[in-house]
Amino acid sequence: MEYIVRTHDLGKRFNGSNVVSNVNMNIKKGEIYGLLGPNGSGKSTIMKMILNLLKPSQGAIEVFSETLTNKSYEIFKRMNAIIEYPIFYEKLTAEDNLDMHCEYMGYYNKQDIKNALDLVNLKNINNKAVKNFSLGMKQRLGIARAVITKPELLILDEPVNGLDPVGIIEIRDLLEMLNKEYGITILISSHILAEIEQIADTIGVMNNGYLVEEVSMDSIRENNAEYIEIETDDVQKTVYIIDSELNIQNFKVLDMNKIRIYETGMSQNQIYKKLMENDISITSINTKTASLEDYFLSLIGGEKNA
Ligand SMILES: Nc1ncnc2c1ncn2[C@@H]1O[C@H](COP(=O)(O)OP(=O)(O)OP(=O)(O)O)[C@@H](O)[C@H]1O
Repeated sequence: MEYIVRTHDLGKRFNGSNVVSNVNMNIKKGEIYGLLGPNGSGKSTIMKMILNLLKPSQGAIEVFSETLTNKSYEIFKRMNAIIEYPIFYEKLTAEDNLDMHCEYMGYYNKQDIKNALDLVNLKNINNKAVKNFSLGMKQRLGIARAVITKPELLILDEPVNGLDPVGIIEIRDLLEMLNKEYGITILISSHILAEIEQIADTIGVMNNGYLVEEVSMDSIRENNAEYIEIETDDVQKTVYIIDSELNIQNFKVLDMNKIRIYETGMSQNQIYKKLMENDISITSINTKTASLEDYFLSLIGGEKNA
């Protein structure tokens, strides 16, 4: 497995208090990694340490398989970021802003500016000053600026904060496109689960400075699948019917009275009918979902919004 970022017991203290503690984070090449956690849980601080904007108090960070130091210039060139809101020269146009950025970065190619604007779908903005842009347009321009130097790793701190639902979907689509078509690995943070769950391949959950979970979305979906729960007086006979009559193997006997059936492709009603035909006395039968929200709330101790 190739990793773009790995942190090793990463920690940060401000004025004697730990805001990031013992974080071991693993971002794989080519994935979208969602860092989820309530405000103040340490997400921005981790991102700033990866970007060398803050010095770790403890531990180490490996990027592109090299340990970061202040002198890792070659590594810093391979990543880019938007931390907090992107700042622009408000009176200038989008193109002029990108122009100045390229000059500043010593990276200059007129065509790249046009490509970057096309890439984020900023069109018909010819002579518009940035001050007249909507928040969504500014975010797009920020992303254009971040990708113009063709980074392999893009770090985005709460990129959809303050956007309306349409703006959120647009940015999500844009990030997915950058990830899939250009192979850019993306680290994105949010305090809202819904903003992350649809886009991330892996989720890291922060709480009080600790990374309390790092898990692939696929395995979360598996573990949070729908199931049908049956309560009965005769578990043994029910199991027999489920197995031999309904041909369902994916079930679990929870206790003397309860069975859970997972992913059957069969409706609750079909199962119910079959059990009734076989004279099984059923106390209850229900379809349940262990919700993702509940799962995350359990990780972070019940706070709302992630
Ligand atoms: N420069 C600093 N000096 C002192 N404390 C700081 C500094 N930067 C951050 N903190 C504190 O560190 C903690 C973590 O902040 P951080 O910004 O990393 O959290 P976050 O998860 O990104 O939340 P948010 O979404 O609110 O930015 C907070 O309690 C914050 O007040």
